[in-house]
Amino acid sequence: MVTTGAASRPRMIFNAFTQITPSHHYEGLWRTPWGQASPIDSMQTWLDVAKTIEAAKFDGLFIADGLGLMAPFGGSHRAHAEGANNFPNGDALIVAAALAGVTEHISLGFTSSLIQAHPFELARLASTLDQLTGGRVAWNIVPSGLENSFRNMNFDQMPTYEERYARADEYLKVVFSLWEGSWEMDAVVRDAARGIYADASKIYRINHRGPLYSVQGPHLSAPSPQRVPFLYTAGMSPRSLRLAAQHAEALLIMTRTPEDAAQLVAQLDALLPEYGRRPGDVKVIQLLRFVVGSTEAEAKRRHEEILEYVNPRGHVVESGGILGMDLGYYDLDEEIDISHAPGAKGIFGAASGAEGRTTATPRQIAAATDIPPTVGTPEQIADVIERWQDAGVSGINVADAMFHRYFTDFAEQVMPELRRRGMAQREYAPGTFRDKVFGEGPHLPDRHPAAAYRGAFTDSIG
Ligand SMILES: Cc1cc2nc3c(=O)[nH]c(=O)nc-3n(C[C@H](O)[C@H](O)[C@H](O)COP(=O)(O)O)c2cc1C
Repeated sequence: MVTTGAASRPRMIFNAFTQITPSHHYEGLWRTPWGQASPIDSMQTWLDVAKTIEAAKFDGLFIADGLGLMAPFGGSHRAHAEGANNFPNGDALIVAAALAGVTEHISLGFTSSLIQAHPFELARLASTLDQLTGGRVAWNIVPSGLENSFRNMNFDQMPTYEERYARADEYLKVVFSLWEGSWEMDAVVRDAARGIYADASKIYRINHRGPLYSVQGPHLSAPSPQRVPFLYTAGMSPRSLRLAAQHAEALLIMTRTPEDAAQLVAQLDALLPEYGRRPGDVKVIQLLRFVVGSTEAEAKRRHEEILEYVNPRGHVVESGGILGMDLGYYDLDEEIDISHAPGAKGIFGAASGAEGRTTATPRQIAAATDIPPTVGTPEQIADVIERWQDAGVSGINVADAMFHRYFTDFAEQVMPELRRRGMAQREYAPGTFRDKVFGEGPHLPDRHPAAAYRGAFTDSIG
């Protein structure tokens, strides 16, 4: 067992990764005693989670979100309702906002998809929360890949994969214009003696007219501490790596091995200069699950205890949902054509080492989306995290896949060991989340494409 000396390793980012749903990733978790005691629709649950992770010096809470049911299973959504797997699903931004006042340091990350809020509205929501939190907001830009999400949001059907990603161009142009271009940094004067709150000559309409959106502006929020929320994207396909290389500050991934992650990090770093950015400008954060025990035997026992509640069907349901295919009609080992699956591609791309794969069995599909938990002592878990760090991963999303009780275990048992090795922070650095992660100030650097909108507008409001 490796037990390195104190503070010998670079520090990593640790987020608690969750979703406002009773069984996140594993069907049946809502039935566990701790799932029963901490229902996801109770404010107390989220207050407890926030308190626990901030006391342990996690970097942030990240809340995933979706806008629809996953693909049916066996022709219906009965399995989704019974297992409460990603359904029901509450709004991530509301919970992030609710925790703003009871936290001081952690970043509050939320997913909002490109078909969710109108970009004018998303810009104002994020700016308001960034103001209230002193610059701790992070936004996960996702295209959405669920048929039902699109049918819930005015579409007759889900657009093609490429069309879904292409929506990012105009959406981000609008929000970046509002955040970076609509108000000059010193537009807010707050001069009580002269009776001038803001200088109208430094506030601009953006007059955006595009195929999807028309936004006159100005941005209704004054510049917030970060101006632009910290930007996450998520995914592992070549297309999602391009989205990350162009816009993200951190990419959320779910690869199966450190070797797969190292490949993605290298591909991402190679793409960044194409967008005028530098290798390292996008941190890569790997999702992992953990079951901790003070001894290996205890950890294994706890894992077995959990597995008693987990319905293995749930993983086939969920992975079919991600792929956009109903896997309920096939035997587990039946080879099926996945070449036209309308949903995610990344799980069968670089992540699985099977790029271009056209067939798979439901069992293989389920395995490709499942990251088996690391089960062990705090030292064993820290050793595993070291391997991910050595692969070039900058942070870990500690998944709640074993429900929130495992945030407490990780916070109390694993974080001290990580701190001892220098991998987790001892104190929170001052400043915004962006300051904490990059240490280069609260705003996006000039080489980020959003910076191009600074000073880009001239139609002032006064
Ligand atoms: C760690 C991780 C977190 C994600 N979180 C969300 C989310 O909260 N909401 C969502 O709609 N999609 C989420 N996604 C899905 C991605 O945004 C993307 O749609 C998916 O990976 C399929 O795209 P790809 O095949 O191009 O990689 C997540 C993906 C990963 C790997």
